[in-house]
Amino acid sequence: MKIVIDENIPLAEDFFSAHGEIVRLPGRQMSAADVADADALLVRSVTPVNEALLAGSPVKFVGTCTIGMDHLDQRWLDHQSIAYTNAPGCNANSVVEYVYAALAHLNIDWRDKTVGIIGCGNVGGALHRALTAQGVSCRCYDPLLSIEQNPDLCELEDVLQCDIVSLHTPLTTVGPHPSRHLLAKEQLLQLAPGGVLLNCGRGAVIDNKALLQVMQNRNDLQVVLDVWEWEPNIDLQLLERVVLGSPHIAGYSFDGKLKGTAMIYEAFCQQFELAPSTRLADVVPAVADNQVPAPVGVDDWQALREVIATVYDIAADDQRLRQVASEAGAQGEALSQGFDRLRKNYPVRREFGNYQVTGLDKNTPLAETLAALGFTVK
Ligand SMILES: NC(=O)c1ccc[n+]([C@@H]2O[C@H](COP(=O)([O-])OP(=O)(O)OC[C@H]3O[C@@H](n4cnc5c(N)ncnc54)[C@H](O)[C@@H]3O)[C@@H](O)[C@H]2O)c1
Ligand SMILES: O=C(O)[C@H](O)[C@H](O)COP(=O)(O)O
Repeated sequence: MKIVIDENIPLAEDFFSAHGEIVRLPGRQMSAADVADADALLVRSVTPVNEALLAGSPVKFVGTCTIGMDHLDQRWLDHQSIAYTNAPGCNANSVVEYVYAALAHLNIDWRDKTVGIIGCGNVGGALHRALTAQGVSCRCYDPLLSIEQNPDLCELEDVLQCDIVSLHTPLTTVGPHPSRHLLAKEQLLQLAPGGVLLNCGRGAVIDNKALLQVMQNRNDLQVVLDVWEWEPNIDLQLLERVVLGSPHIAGYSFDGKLKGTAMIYEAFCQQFELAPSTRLADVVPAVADNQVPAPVGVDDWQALREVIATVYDIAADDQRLRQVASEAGAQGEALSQGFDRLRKNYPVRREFGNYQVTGLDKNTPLAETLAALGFTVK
């Protein structure tokens, strides 16, 4: 069996090499010729999987090691009876940690704010549960959920009024609730004075042109963008205006990426009726230096910020993107390549659950907040 695999899917050899010949390729450049004799195709979000790529190929299984599926032409794949799957929830926790890291870096204590969550599935739902567990008041917008599933459901207009609004919808263009440009100029103008807006879903869920226009007239807004319309050729004027910008890496914790590989491996084995030869637990490395001493001599909020920054330096993500943008100088090939290079060479980032915060009494409010964020407190 021949398995074509995106070069940025970590540890694919550990999982798949027992079952066939592996060919690694850059995702953005995969062509019909590359898959002309492949049985399985494993991609990330940057490969459009459609008739142009697969027509006439023997590919029987497509796995995307991502949550998002907007790059798969599902209607065509269904019509061709080609099996496909994503990795639901694999990096949901990574995205939630990105949100905490962004807010902590911006010195915005979410615990005394109202948080609006748009899209409450794996990612938004996890954020909602974690915030609710901390006593944070949340309003959610998700027209595909019922009030029984989520008691904090509200109208979009009410969610936009929150102090913090975090977007976690897939990108859809059809169906009763298409999310493309869900936040257009009209909605962006409704954001609360001094509001914070984060997008960790897909870039085009916010109309990026309208966002730039609104931000040019509203200095009070603080916008955090991990995802951008027209990636990887992002709008540099928008990057200049956002308080934090990153190259679509919210879900890039090492743990989340490995979970994605492992989930697709399971689906691949089921599809081809193979006995799995590798388990996630066999390949996940332990964190060598996992003890984080609790900061002393600072208040709880400052201590929380310092612990988060110790394990995830989100400011470095922002600085690297701005550096690439300044080197690229203008929109175009250099910028796109720089954006992709940051993603390809993303440093290993381990999730909070791998770390133990030491020197704290478990019953203190700080310890409880750290535990709610996933840290172990010793
Ligand atoms: N930035 C990143 O690195 C990163 C990482 C993971 C996922 N994502 C993106 O986040 C998206 C959400 O991930 P998930 O795991 O929570 O997906 P999910 O499918 O579990 O949940 C998505 C939720 O959005 C809701 N929704 C759909 N259309 C909506 C609309 N028009 N308005 C409001 N809500 C709507 C759905 O009902 C669902 O509850 C993914 O599709 C992916 O595009 C980005
Ligand atoms: O949908 C997802 O899971 C995320 O957006 C994921 O992090 C995308 O990463 P990529 O496939 O572009 O490397």
